[in-house]
Amino acid sequence: MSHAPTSTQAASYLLRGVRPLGGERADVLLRDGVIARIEPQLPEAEVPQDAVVVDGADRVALPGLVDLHTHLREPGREDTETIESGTRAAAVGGFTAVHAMANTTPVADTAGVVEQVWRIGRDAGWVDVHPVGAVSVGLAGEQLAELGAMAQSAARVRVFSDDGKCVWDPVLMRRALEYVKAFDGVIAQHAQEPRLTEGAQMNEGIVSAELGLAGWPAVAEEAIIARDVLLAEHVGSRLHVCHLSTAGSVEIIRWAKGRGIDVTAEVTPHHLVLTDEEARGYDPTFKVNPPLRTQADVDAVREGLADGTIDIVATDHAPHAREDKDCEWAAAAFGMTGLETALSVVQATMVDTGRLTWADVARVMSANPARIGRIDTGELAQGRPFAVGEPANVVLVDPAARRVVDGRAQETASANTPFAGRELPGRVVATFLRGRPTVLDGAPVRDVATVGGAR
Ligand SMILES: NC(=O)N[C@@H](CC(=O)O)C(=O)O
Ligand SMILES: [Zn+2]
Ligand SMILES: [Zn+2]
Repeated sequence: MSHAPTSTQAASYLLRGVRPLGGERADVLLRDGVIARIEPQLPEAEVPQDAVVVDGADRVALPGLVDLHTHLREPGREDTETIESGTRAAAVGGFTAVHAMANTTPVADTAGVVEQVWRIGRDAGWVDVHPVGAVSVGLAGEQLAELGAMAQSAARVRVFSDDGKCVWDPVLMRRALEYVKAFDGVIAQHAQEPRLTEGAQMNEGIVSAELGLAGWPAVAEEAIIARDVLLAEHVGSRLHVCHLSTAGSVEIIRWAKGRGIDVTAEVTPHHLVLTDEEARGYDPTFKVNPPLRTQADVDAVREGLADGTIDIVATDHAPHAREDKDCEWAAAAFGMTGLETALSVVQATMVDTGRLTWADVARVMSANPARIGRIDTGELAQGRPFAVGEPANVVLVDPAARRVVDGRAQETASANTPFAGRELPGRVVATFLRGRPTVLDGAPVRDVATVGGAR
């Protein structure tokens, strides 16, 4: 379905003097949904009459960000997030596509549910929603879900995950890896050995011992990753490791890649900056799965992201109801929100510290996740986003801006951000989805759904 642009929608936008990928200044013209011109300076006579000029001075232009790991909570927990509110938060965070995890109620384990999620996302119009399909029926870890039917559905599912739960049974994992080869799918594993983490509340270490909270040892993550890279090699299939959080996990991925195994890995923004020291305040905002680890782990995941061992940053945006977070630590839910702070955290930890360039950020937050999710076969997925003729999925960032995060002022329907009250660098100024602004002046463009969600 596509809507014709209405009179309220400009046909073209001229981003004047922006820095594509942080490079040299250029004028970028978005027209008819694609990047129409890229010139050092577009002559005035060649600027279309109807073009809206966006002052881009000192703004970095990046390809629209792609999140491979988002929890949108619809269907089932619309009190904490809807597809509409979650994708609006994503647009404000600079995203033009998100992968919606399958741990909803009902679980996204059938063609019917993934098509419903895909359709609601399309109608909301903020970003492209790519549903993730469950690996097992009901995330129960027993019976393989109808992976083929989900792949062939209108949602064209390519990423499958029981996220929230680990595909623990090695036989089921092997079968899933074998099955998705037929349609170039990938299994995204939540690596958590269940027996080693029974009752676990936080990272196992000095802090957990001092606080008297049950520990989640690094080996519980690493043992599953080690097993799964070997399974992926044996089967000759694609494995993606969700929210990798320990130094040992980085080492295993490095070893596996050196051996030629087809594995990719993600790290979340929160694991790039926060440590288990945060648990000392007993504030369940900092309770997350996998848990916040030690400074040595934070250093290792930063290094792994910088040297390409870790392929992508994914938010693991996990909104929760107030009653599930405003309680004692042991009773609280695992998870924190992240869509609206992800790019700022990456800037703070990786760009401002000299570990990544903006072109690298485009790679780890757009091109690589798009490639892993098989959502684009064009230039974008190859990391050359600013070619004429490419879909105009563009985000403008003001890297010099600073802001104090206000948990209540975000677009997400939940307030469990770990960065509330903290100052972060960078601000998303505008986001364009196929040439149509979803965010301007840092605010969502409210009539976005009615001015045309062409796709
Ligand atoms: N990350 C979390 O702590 N929680 C996620 C599940 C998950 O990603 O494992 C959730 O759905 O709340
Ligand atoms: Zn998970
Ligand atoms: Zn998750």
